[in-house]
Amino acid sequence: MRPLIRTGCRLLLAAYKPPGVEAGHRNIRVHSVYSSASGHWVPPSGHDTGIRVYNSLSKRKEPLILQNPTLATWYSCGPTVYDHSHLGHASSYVRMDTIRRILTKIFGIDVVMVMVITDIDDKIINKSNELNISPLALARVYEQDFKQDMAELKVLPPTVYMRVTEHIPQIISFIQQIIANGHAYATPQGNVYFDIESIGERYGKFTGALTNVGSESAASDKRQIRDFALWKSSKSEEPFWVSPWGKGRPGWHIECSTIASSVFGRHLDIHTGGIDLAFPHHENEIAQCEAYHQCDGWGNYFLHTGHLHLKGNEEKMSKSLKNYITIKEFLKSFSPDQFRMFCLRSKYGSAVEYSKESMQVSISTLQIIASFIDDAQAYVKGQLICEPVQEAILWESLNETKVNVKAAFADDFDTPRAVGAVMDLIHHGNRQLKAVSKNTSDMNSARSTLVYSAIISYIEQFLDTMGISLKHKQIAAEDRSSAAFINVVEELVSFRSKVRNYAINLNDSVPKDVDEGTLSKEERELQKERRRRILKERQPLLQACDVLRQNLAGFGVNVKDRGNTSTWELLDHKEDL
Ligand SMILES: Nc1ncnc2c1ncn2[C@@H]1O[C@H](COP(=O)(O)OP(=O)(O)OP(=O)(O)O)[C@@H](O)[C@H]1O
Ligand SMILES: [Zn+2]
Repeated sequence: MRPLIRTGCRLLLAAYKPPGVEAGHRNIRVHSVYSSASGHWVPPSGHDTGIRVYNSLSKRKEPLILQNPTLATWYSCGPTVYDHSHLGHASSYVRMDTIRRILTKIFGIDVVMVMVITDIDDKIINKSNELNISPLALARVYEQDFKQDMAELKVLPPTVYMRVTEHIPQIISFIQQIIANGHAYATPQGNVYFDIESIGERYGKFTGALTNVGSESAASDKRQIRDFALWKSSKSEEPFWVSPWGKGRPGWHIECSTIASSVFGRHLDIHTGGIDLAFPHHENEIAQCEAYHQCDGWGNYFLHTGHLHLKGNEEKMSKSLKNYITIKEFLKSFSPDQFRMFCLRSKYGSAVEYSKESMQVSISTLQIIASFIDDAQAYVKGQLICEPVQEAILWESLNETKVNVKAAFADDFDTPRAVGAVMDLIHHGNRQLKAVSKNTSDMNSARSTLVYSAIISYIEQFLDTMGISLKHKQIAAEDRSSAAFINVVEELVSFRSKVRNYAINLNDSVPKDVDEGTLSKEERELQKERRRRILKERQPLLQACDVLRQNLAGFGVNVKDRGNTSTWELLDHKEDL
């Protein structure tokens, strides 16, 4: 028989109290919030960051005010770990990761982030039954799998991951306090329910009104259909923990309220999750926290990511609906940077449609950026020759871009607008670089190396903030990353360059078309013969250079010829190979 999970939590029940919280203490000073009297969200007191965010609580953009000017407390709902993560999860966590990076790197706000791992729930139990393994073992496998996927996508790990099964004593204690405060009740069947009526009009922040949505079946032992479970008595064969109400396990929503309160106490700046979590999950989290802390409003800002769905399919990508692409499958064809660019191209709160075509746009965007950086670097190094550039215009464009990007980020983290501003800068920079002069004497004319270096540096910094690294991508692909491989390619490209230059110089010495009138017949024949010989000699060398270039592309090496110089880089997109 499958081993059941048990913890002896009885002893710990009375001891637990979240930091900064006097459990059961009334008249705690209200700092933020959602006033039940007015039914409106009231800005918290604190420090205005100058950023405006769309707050799902007020359903509009609000100034982001933090309790601490340089620190944001952030609770993120995490995954339910019973299967591989899919692109829907990826988009939600990458979009939130981008916001976190913007807060830290652009606005100098450190983030303390707690993320829960839901490692016990109905779906986990069902899957473990199918596979005949313990739910905990199953959860550990997929938790590790999720963390690996996030690392691949360069999502920064939270400050702490916290597992539900490691916080059962705290959860029980939290429920006891809610009962003591008069907002929950236990039934003879060993269940505990939240009493929605006890908080009156305060319920319904996300729905705007009380609804008859119940998460349990109508035939249950609840007082009201819409009351929801804090503790569920366990059926036979299910994992259970011993509690004051008998053997059972926590309901879904209580884990987040308890774990968030156990770290942040009563005050939380930011709470995030996908839009599907707004109701009932976040609604119920708030109800529980308000009931526990005896406060009016918990969690100052709720930010929700829009859903990712497949093109032509209106439903969200979901494990349950079986319309998903796993992150692992996706990464066989595309790179993490390409996915991150895909995420940047829409606002975090909007729904996003996934298709190969939309990925293609992201790939092209990255290629334009990479190619510009490549050309700008070649220009700075003196390998790319241009007409003199209009430096003042470029400086102005760079400064404007910096201002526009920051303004876009301050406006509810508007990443598509920020990317647009950077692409405009690239457009300006490219327009001047493209003016390649045929006249080699321009080589000696003044080059605007400083402004191009500054642009390169800014764009790289921007990409780095977005979690995209063109350099990183170039050495990321497993087999192509070794130092030996890089050295061999360097040698090959340098040898090819010498051969190519030799062939081109032969070309220079090809006699021009023979002027019939100036040469004797013999001289003309000699001249023609010499021309034929040189062309014949040159042809196979240039052909061999072309073949080598094509073959190297097959290994993911992109060789570019610029005049007498050849440069190379590793291709990123595996489908380019
Ligand atoms: N298609 C999607 N698009 C955007 N976010 C999603 C999508 N699917 C899940 N999420 C978000 O991912 C996070 C983790 O979700 P969770 O593990 O609970 O998955 P789930 O919603 O149960 O998945 P599924 O619906 O696939 O069973 C949540 O914040 C959820 O809102
Ligand atoms: Zn949650």
